[in-house]
Amino acid sequence: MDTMPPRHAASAEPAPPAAVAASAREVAKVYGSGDTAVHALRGVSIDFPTGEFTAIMGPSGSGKSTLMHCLAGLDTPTSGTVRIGDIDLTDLGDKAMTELRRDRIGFVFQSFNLVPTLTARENITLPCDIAGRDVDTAWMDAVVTRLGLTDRLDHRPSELSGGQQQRVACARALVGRPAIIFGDEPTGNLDSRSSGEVLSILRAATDEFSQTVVIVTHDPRAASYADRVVFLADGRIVNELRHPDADGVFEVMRHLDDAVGPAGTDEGR
Ligand SMILES: Nc1ncnc2c1ncn2[C@@H]1O[C@H](COP(=O)(O)OP(=O)(O)OP(=O)(O)O)[C@@H](O)[C@H]1O
Repeated sequence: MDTMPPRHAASAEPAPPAAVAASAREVAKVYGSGDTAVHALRGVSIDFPTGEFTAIMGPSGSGKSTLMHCLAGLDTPTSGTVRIGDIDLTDLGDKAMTELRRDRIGFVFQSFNLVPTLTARENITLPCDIAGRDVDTAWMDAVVTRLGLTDRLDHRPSELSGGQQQRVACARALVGRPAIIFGDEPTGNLDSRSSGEVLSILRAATDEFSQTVVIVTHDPRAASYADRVVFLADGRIVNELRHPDADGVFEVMRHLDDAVGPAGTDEGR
C-alpha cells in the first residue's frame, strides 16, 4: 500500500492529544434485576492509549459489545466511570453526550451504516455537515486517496462492493479526526480480501495518523492487526496479548471457550 500522506500536509497541526484517548474504571453493567439480572460487566478497568489499536475478544456473551457501547456513550454503566480523553461520560446529559459522540468518536459498524440515498462523498461528510463544521477538504482528499475511493465518490452505496462501502465508512470515521474510532465487528460482513483491506486501513490510521482504534472481533486474524488484544470472559478482563499473532490469539480463545462452555451456558463458570 502507498504511504499515507503526513497528517500535517493536509491542515494545521491539531492540539496535542491526551495520552489516554479513553478509559474505563471499575465499570459494571447489570441488565435487569433480581433473579433475572444479567451481570454483563463485573468491574472492568482499562486504558486505551492514544495512537494504539486494541482488539477486544472473548466468548459469546462475555460483554464485548456492552463494554464498547459503554465506552462509546451508547449505553450507560450501572457503576464505574468512563472517560473519553478527560471528559467523564457519567457527568454528561443527553445533549452533551450526543455532541461528544458526534465530535469526538468515529464509528465503523459491521453493517456499514451508510445512508443509501447519499453518495459516498455525502456519506463521508455527513457527520461534519450535521455538526455544522467545515470539512477539511485537503485532509478529506488525503484520506480518500489513501483509501482508494477517489473514483467512487459520486457512487451511492448500492453501486459499491461491501469492501468499498466499509472503506467509505472508515473514511467517514477518519475525516472528522475523532479522539477514538470504535469498530463493532467491522469486518464481520466482508470476505477475507476486503477484511484485509479494511484492517490495513485501520492499522495505517494508527501508524500514520496516530488514530486511536478499538474494535470488537471474533476473528483471530483481524485481532492480529492490533497492537494488543484484550480478552473478556464473563464480564471481566482475563488476559491481554501485546503484538499478537493469529495463532497466539486463537490459542487464548480456545482456552476461554473451553472454560466457558457452549455459548449461553454457565458451564465451567
Ligand atoms: N439489553 C440487554 N438486556 C438484557 N441482557 C443483555 C442486554 N444486552 C446484552 N445483554 C446480556 O449481557 C451479556 C453480555 O452481552 P454482550 O452483547 O456484551 O456480549 P458479547 O461478548 O458482545 O457477545 P457476542 O459475541 O455474542 O456478540 C449477555 O449475557 C447478554 O445476553
